[in-house]
Amino acid sequence: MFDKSTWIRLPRNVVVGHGVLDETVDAVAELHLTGRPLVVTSPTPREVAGDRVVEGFGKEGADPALTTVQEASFGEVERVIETAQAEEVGFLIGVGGGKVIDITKMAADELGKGFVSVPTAASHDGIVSGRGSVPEEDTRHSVAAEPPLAVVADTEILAEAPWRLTTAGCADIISNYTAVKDWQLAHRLKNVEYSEYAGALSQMTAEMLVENADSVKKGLEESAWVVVKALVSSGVAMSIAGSSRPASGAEHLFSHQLDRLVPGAALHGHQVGVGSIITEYLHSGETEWRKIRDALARIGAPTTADELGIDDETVIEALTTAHRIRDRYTILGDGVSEPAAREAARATGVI
Ligand SMILES: NC(=O)C1=CN([C@@H]2O[C@H](COP(=O)(O)OP(=O)(O)OC[C@H]3O[C@@H](n4cnc5c(N)ncnc54)[C@H](OP(=O)(O)O)[C@@H]3O)[C@@H](O)[C@H]2O)C=CC1
Ligand SMILES: O=C(CO)COP(=O)(O)O
Ligand SMILES: [Zn+2]
Repeated sequence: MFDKSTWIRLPRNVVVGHGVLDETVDAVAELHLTGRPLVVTSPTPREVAGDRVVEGFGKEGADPALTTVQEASFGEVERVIETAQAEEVGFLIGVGGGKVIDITKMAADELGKGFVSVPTAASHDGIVSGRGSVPEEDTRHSVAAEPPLAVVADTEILAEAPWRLTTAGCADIISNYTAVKDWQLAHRLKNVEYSEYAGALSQMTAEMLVENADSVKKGLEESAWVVVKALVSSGVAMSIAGSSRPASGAEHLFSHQLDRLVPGAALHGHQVGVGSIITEYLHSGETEWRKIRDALARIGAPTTADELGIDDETVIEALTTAHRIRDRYTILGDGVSEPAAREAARATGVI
């Protein structure tokens, strides 16, 4: 008997475009949520979008509550949960970068309430996924969390966010190339379940972004459009897979390890981009890694340890220990030796 079942949890409304922030109320109305909203934001996103969202709901008589988070921590997730309970809200809206979106997503998951994502930065694919990550002592990678019921991505706001956040989002997508290769490898060697649909979608998303790299330029609002579409597509691939596998392989392990060794040194997307150059080299040797490096360079993302602002020895340490991060088989296998890590990082010009 065939007794397999799967849940693919996707956003119902994805609204992308110039000025769509003011359509947040309409996008939410369509979801038939009940109760008042809790808008979760952080200082800068509040100024650029949070207050406007609160005002929009206020005009509709929805009596929104507002809370501002400062840092990515479980303490803040707890505080948002307590606020949501005290204010007796019906659903949560995260307005901000990855930190705010993930705190809101994880609080909503714990509360069993709906969650809407209003990103103010296109910095990684967590803004549309059902994966949440808040740094903890030993865990940096994402865990399953409440996926957004709707995503409202205003390209006018995203285009005005610091450019490095957008290039980080691009690099997070480009890293899908190696993530899919790692997933296929794990399928072949360890019988890990592989989804052809999710793998193909993730790979195609990276290819399309690279093909459209010329539209990704500082000061061009179209860049935000191109990147958000790719982030949505990557998020859908993760939803189909039911894990972050299509978008997270060894390059992500490397980045998570850097986050432990040198917290806050560089953006997630930038780290996984550089990681992807190295892991592509480990996968296929001489040529393919150049395509990844060139794609990153074209959009202005870092391609070297220097550009990340991380010293060479830390890169080597992260590479040789990244396999321990989680139970996820990748090209790093049961560990890359130090000479091999040094050779890969040198051959690709990362160090
Ligand atoms: N779920 C997932 O799959 C993933 C989750 N993450 C998580 O995401 C977080 C990192 O996300 P990231 O977006 O890089 O970082 P932040 O959310 O911290 O945003 C980066 C900075 O940009 C500011 N900012 C946000 N939007 C704007 C804007 N429109 N204009 C000007 N400044 C703005 C923020 O201000 P302020 O300081 O006021 O907030 C912050 O200082 C981490 O907590 C990490 O754990 C990372 C990767 C994957
Ligand atoms: O960043 C992600 C995908 O781009 C999530 O991956 P992790 O599960 O490795 O945190
Ligand atoms: Zn990522």
